[in-house]
Order: sequence, then C-alpha cells, then structure tokens
Amino acid sequence: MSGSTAAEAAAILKEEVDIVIPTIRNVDFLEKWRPFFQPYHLIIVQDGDPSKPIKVPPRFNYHLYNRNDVNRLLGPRAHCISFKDSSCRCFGFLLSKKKYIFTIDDDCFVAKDPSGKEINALEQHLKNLLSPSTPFFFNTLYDPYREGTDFVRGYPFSLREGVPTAASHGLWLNMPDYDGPTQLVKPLERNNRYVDAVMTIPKGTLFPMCGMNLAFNRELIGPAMYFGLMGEGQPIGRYDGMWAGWCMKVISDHLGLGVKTGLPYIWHSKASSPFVNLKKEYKGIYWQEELIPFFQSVSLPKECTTAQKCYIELSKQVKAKLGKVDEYFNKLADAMVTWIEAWEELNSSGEKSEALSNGPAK
Ligand SMILES: O=c1ccn([C@@H]2O[C@H](COP(=O)(O)OP(=O)(O)O[C@H]3O[C@@H](CO)[C@H](O)[C@H]3O)[C@@H](O)[C@H]2O)c(=O)[nH]1
Ligand SMILES: [Mn+2]
Repeated sequence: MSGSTAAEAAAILKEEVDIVIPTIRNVDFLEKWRPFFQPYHLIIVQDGDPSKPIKVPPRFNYHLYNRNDVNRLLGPRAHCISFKDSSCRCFGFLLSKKKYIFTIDDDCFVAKDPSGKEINALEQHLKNLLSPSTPFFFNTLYDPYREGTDFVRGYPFSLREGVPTAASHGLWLNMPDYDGPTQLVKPLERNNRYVDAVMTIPKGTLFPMCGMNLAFNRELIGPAMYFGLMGEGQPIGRYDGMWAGWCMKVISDHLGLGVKTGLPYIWHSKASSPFVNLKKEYKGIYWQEELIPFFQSVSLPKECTTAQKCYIELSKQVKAKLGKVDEYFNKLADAMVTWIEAWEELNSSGEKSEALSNGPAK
C-alpha cells in the first residue's frame, strides 16, 4: 500500500476506529497526538478514584469512563474488569462498537523515524491490519505487503495470499517494556534502535505482548483481548498484556489469523518503578514458566469457529490445567467466562450502544 493510499485509508477508517486509553494520571499527552488523533473517537478509561477530575484537552471527540461506569454498565459482572492496573483498558474494548481498536498508554508520545519525521503510529497500525499476514512460512524480507518489498525466492506461491491480520503489536523507543528485575539491573538502558521492520509472528510461536502500543481487529479477535484479573485484590499485576497476548495468539493460530509485530514505534517517556513492578510481577515471573508450556500445548477443537467459542473452551482448559498451579487461575477462568457474557450482552443486537451508555461524545 503506498503512503498516500494508506493516508486515505486511515481517513476513511476514522468511523471504524476507537482509540482506547487507560489512565490513572491524566491525558495531557493527547496534545502531542492532536494532528493524528483528533479525527478519531477516544475511549478513556479512568482507573483509580472516580471522583478525581480528569481534564481532556479541548476539541477531542471522546467518552470518559470510570469505575462507577464499570459498575453501572456491568452490574454483577463488573468484577471481571480489574482495578488499579492497566488491564482496565479492556473495558474500552468491550464498549467500543468499532471494527478496529488502537490502545495506547498515557505516557507514550510521538516518536520520530531516523529521518526525523514524526511517526503516525495509528496509520502504520492500520496498514499492518489492512494487509494480510504470513504465519505459515517466514519471509526473510519481513512483511511482503509493504511498499518496496515482496516474497523472496522460494516462498511458496500457494501461501502468498496470506491470511487476515488480527493484531498489530507496535514497539517503543526510549523506555523499553522490561520487567522489574531487568529494569533493576539496567536502570539506564534506553531503546534507541529503530528497526524498520514489520513481521508476522509465526504460527505456534508465542510472544510477550504489551498493551502500550497495540491495535487489533475487534471483529476478528476482540473477545480474546481480555486483559485478565490484575491489580488491586489480585495476587498479580502487570501481566495483563502477557495473558491477553498468549490467549489471543493461540486463538489466532487456531482460527487462521495473523499477528504482526514491529513498526510503528511510539516514544515511551516514563519508567515505572522497578521495585513496585517487581512486587506486582513476582508471582507472574515464576508462574510464567508453567503458563507458557500450557499455552504451547493448547489445542482447540474444530467446532470452535469464533473467538468467543475459542475463549470459552480456553477458559475450561485454564481451569483444568492451571487451577492446580494456584487457586487464582480458577478465579481467572471464571472471569474469562464472565468477560464473554459481558461481551455478548454488549455486542448482541439491541445492544446498549457505547454512545448511549455514557451519553453523547464530548
Ligand atoms: O493502576 C494503574 C496503573 C497504570 N494505569 C495506566 O496504564 C498505563 C501503563 O502504566 P505505566 O505507564 O505506569 O506502566 P508501564 O510499566 O510503563 O506500562 C507497561 O506495563 C504494562 C503493565 O502495567 C502495561 O501494559 C504496559 O503498557 C498508563 O496509561 C497508566 O496511566 C492504570 O490505568 N492503572
Ligand atoms: Mn509507561
């Protein structure tokens, strides 16, 4: 897709994209994104104290939700949305009615490419999502659908059509997405390396997904983008992206969908505290050694033809196989079912529309 075609596509898609921002701080960062985000609708999920006022810069089109809205709209199912963790972002995924979601953290700014040009992250995500993926055979020139490249010699012609792309995982300049222990041993490390590549993560390969700069096709994979039970009242935090990424990847593999990683970069400005992070993550750090073999062994039956059906089946396997690792996984498996019930309620015909559920957009 050429640059201008992509820009046109992005403009057309403005009715089909929601930008979801979880925040426990404020959203001043939006000012820097104005040239890129202003045409789009934002869903801001305010975490923490709902009585704390939050000021959104003028002339943005947005809906703002807080914990009172989670309780009001989900009632007895509200417990599936985490509190005091960036996992709360998935409440925005649930309420959206758009085909595509771009989610970004409130400490992420516009990055520049090596020529000094500001990167339109959303446009690149849409290019990634609108072009197919190649999960069955690796192309050594990376994404063959990018301008100026193609499939290399020896690439099977039968696979050159690719498969629909479910998710686009973007990366970060400046502060990398490290866990607490790595942050502790490398406090000064910054990512300055701009790698001009987009690639499909091969079928059968898991990866550590980060929700900081992520886009996905909500129609294809939305129900699998549940960021889990994290934060206050839970034994774990900061594994929200990992959990969603592992679930989403095994389901994408099963459904024949693709997941890309690489461009676009954003500029991640702040380091979160490594000590606080270690405290939140420590169970995850040893649980992950059992979780990853579990996800590597997941097999979904052929009757599971939708992301919802796959997710319910996955919840059963989580309960059966991970329940013995810790009681937490029984609770998480139940929350996965609750999430799907909420998804079906809010996304069925006669649904509560996102606009109606919190008044007209500001
Ligand atoms: O209790 C909370 C804490 C944070 N948020 C919002 O979530 C994002 C990310 O938070 P933050 O920038 O503090 O954390 P990082 O360590 O840089 O983020 C990465 O770690 C992952 C797990 O937290 C996360 O997926 C990554 O993006 C900000 O927008 C905070 O305001 C929150 O809503 N509630
Ligand atoms: Mn951050």
